[in-house]
Amino acid sequence: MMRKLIEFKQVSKEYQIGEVRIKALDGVNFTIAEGELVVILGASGAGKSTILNILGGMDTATSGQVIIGNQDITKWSEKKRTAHRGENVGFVFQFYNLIPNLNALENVEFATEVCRDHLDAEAVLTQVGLSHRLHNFPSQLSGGEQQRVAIARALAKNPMLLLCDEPTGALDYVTGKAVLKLLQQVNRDHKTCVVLVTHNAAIAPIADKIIKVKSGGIESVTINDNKQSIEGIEW
Ligand SMILES: Nc1ncnc2c1ncn2[C@@H]1O[C@H](COP(=O)(O)OP(=O)(O)OP(=O)(O)O)[C@@H](O)[C@H]1O
Repeated sequence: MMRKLIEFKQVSKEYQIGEVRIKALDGVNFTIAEGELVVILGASGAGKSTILNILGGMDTATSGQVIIGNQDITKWSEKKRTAHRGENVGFVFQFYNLIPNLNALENVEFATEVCRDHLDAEAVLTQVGLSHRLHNFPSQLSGGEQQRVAIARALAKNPMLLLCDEPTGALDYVTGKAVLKLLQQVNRDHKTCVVLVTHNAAIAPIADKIIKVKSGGIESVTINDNKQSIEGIEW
């Protein structure tokens, strides 16, 4: 039995827009174990990104507890949350968010500058298959290559948690599959906990755990005993 890394306990999130209060999350409960690959599924507006943003310390819960390790991060100061984002969490987004005037190597190096236990930028870019693109700028890279730079940037921090929000949303089928394969390898080889938000229910079989989100709540949490490689899945 793997140790528990994350726990959401009765987590709610409300946004106030003028006179209107929007409940993005309403009493959400789940746990994630160390080294797990978790897929979060749900329709648009269900609350998937909100969960990811709270996990990563980019946003805070309105109520409830968010336990990471043995600490409740809802009690943390802004400064402590910023340190958590910098040290422990790698992010991969749909639109890569690379810095346009830095080349691939510099993009990765820039992100690791503030990290104590970071990995060598060139080595990580080589690991994601980009040793021949180190000095290319984002505009000189394909979408799939840019996403691999973004994954290298996240991995080079040597994070305990890799949060991916629709990482293949802007990629074609084959390239998207290659990116998912890379995330699967990272999870397997480095035991990095990977949380993957997607609309695509077809990729659920690659997960150890599938969390379905519906209208700000948890619809179901399923443990997958028959984890599959992305190569064997078609959609
Ligand atoms: N900063 C914000 N201010 C106000 N409302 C917000 C904010 N962020 C999210 N919401 C609302 O909270 C709800 C959940 O949004 P969230 O982005 O988490 O959904 P999602 O499941 O990630 O959707 P999608 O798949 O479309 O990205 C939505 O109703 C959304 O409009």
